Amino acid sequence: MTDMKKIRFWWIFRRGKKKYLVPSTVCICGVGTIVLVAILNVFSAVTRSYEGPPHSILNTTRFVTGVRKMTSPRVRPTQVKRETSNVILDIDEGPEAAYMIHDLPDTDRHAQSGQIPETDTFYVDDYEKIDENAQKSHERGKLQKISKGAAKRLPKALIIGVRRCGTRALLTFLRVHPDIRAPGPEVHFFDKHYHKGLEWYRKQMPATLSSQLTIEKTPSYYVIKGVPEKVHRMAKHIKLIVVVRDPVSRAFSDYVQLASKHSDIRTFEELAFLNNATGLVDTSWSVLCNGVYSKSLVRWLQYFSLNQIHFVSGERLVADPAGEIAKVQDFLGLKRIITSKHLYFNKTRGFPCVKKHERHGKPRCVGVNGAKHYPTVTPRLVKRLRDFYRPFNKRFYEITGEDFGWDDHK
Ligand SMILES: Nc1ncnc2c1ncn2[C@@H]1O[C@H](COP(=O)(O)OS(=O)(=O)O)[C@@H](OP(=O)(O)O)[C@H]1O
Repeated sequence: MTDMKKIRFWWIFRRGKKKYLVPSTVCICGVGTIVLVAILNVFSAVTRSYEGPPHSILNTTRFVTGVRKMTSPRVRPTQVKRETSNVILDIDEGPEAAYMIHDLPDTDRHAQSGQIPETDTFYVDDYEKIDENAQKSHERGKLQKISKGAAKRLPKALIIGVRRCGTRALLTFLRVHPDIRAPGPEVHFFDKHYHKGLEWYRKQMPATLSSQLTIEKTPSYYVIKGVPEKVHRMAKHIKLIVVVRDPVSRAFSDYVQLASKHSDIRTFEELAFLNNATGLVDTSWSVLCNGVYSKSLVRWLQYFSLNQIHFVSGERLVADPAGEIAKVQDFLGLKRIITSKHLYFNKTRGFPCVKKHERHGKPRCVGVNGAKHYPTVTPRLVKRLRDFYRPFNKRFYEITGEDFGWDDHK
């Protein structure tokens, strides 16, 4: 007599490359099979937490066994494999997974038409937000995996400053390069988070292939004592990039930023002078002393050679961004991929912008889209500041071997 039982559990058996799906409770034929049923059911109870075979296996076994109807299994995320074109994404691969490098935006439609619709421009006050999102996408495995060799790596180059000299614009332009990757926000490792250790720092970096260069920008590094030594301890052969601009306009820009955060701030003039009558400058005010580039440079040169440091002129970054970026690519040992075809001058902003970013497909400008209000200052103050900076500028030109031309205008 044949006694049919309800099939509740399925087992997969491999034989060579083939997989077989076998019901845990089988057709019972006669008394002799009772022992087998008991064994199988005990086995089933032990493994009841198992949430079902992966889809891929189900598909195979469904075919092999000819079983058409199965309850849909709950699948563990780690087991899901999604196929995207001809590559496979492992969803739960962890941070070391490798992902697609974007194509260069060299077939920009605006570039071809020669017209940039400024209304279409993506103004990013916080470039970082975009990159954070991209990073999250990475973690969700939304970008194509291309290799197993990607990993988060410590930076091989740093943009160390100077604050308010065009560091964001520089990094925005450099991000166009497929061999450059940078973390989203400023990491502030060497000035604020040093106690967290190098492993923490490394984890802030995006995953890169060994052929790619990780670069980090924190403009406060340049002026903070102790940072050069810490950087040297991490990587004595690291490449350093310093953006500099006329220290007088840098100071005004710095002040405007401060004022945007502190509405009760005193006037520039009040803060700049220790004694307004004599015109004695307060060199302890960070807005002014951050522009004494030579002083900070001497500190860096105690640990790094001059040829490890590349200086970008903030003025040329605006007037001739492609020329300035070409030199940075050379310094970093990268192919000159970023050229004038990736950049355009945005008349509304008064600054060069990236024509199109590969991730969101819109032109990209740095900073707030609005008129800049520098502090109203007297010509006397400007002259006093110029007199103050002149000897330091001269020293800076001597050390770097380059005249940045800040003292040409009288
Ligand atoms: N392409 C482009 N787009 C926008 N802004 C540009 C660009 N190139 C240089 N600059 C100058 O950058 C100044 C801000 O400097 P930073 O980016 O270094 O500022 S920050 O330290 O990161 O806050 C900012 O200073 P101010 O506008 O004078 O405030 C700009 O002069």
